[in-house]
Amino acid sequence: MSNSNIRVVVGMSGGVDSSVTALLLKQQGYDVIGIFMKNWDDTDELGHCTAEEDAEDVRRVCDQIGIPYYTVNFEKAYHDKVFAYFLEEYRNGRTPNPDVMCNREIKFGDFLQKALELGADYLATGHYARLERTTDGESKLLRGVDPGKDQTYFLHALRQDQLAKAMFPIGHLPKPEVRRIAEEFGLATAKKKDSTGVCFIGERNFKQFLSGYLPAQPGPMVDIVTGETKGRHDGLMYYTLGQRQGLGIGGSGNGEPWFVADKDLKENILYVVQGDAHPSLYSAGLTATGINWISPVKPEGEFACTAKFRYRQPDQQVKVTFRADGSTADVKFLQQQKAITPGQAVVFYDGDVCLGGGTIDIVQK
Ligand SMILES: Nc1ncnc2c1ncn2[C@@H]1O[C@H](COP(=O)(O)OP(=O)(O)OP(=O)(O)O)[C@@H](O)[C@H]1O
Repeated sequence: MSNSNIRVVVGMSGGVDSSVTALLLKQQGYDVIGIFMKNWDDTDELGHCTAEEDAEDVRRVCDQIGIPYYTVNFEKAYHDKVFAYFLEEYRNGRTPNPDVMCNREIKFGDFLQKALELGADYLATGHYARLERTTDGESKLLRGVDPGKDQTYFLHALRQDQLAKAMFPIGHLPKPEVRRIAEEFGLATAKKKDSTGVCFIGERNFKQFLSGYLPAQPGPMVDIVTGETKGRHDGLMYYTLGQRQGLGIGGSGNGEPWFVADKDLKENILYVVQGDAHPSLYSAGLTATGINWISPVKPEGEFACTAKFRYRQPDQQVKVTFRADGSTADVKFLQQQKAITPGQAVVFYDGDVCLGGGTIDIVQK
């Protein structure tokens, strides 16, 4: 089948990565449609809305490339499937990962469904990841070649049926090359800054944002070693394990920096510790739940692989054992790990292949 008979919907954010994604597919002769998804109303007090600017960039780029474009509104789905989970995790004192949820439930959930309704064969995004299709119809998820940009950490929760319909056309390119292509073609987004942070918070102050949704409950900040009260916290949800900044107790004790060591949700106590070498910051393993294993075949017994516990972290050696339910696993670290955070994702790798991952539920000291 020639590419012109293959319809590809490109999820376009108004950023440079998805702009180049659409351009490359068009140059390869596919029947390309660009779609911008609005999933959050971010109009501020002055009526200024970045989503409108992004939609405008999508329009300009699609006109330049010569492809049709649409806007779809998924605010309700996003609210119900991503934002509700995000708040619930914070309410439970955990640190959620909305990007993982958005990829599984929205981009490759409702949004993919919409693309299929428009007659698409594939949904392409500007994620830095690669896909390999095996002869028996399996899709393997591989790291993007740019090690500083690889986004498989956020894509690990995709199932085979979702990966079968996915395309990641820039995963084999380093980011500077993507920018170069955009500039060479004079794309309207060629010089646009990369987006940062959680999409619905953007550049806003995180604490202020969250306090608008969850009531803050101030309480004591206690030294985990001595039991001494060191200060007050303004709500457990604002703190992440291992956090150093923003504790407001610098200079006390032996002068070394203080870190968040633990949270007691029941008693509303934030435990802190001085010095980043203290054992209370380290752990030997974890239990992960809700594991998505990308390959149809799950390993039996204990097996070795590498893992990441947060996005920007080199791979760590681990040993993993699945429990009988098939979606819970015990993970042992070969080296003690710092600040493992419940709610965050643990993602497993075999070389460049992303094996899958789950949610960190219990940390074993
Ligand atoms: N609002 C949106 N509408 C449609 N697709 C989107 C939207 N936001 C993100 N995507 C898709 O998901 C991909 C990854 O999203 P992410 O937020 O990580 O963007 P990014 O890496 O900054 O890429 P870009 O430069 O395209 O914004 C994007 O490249 C795009 O294909």
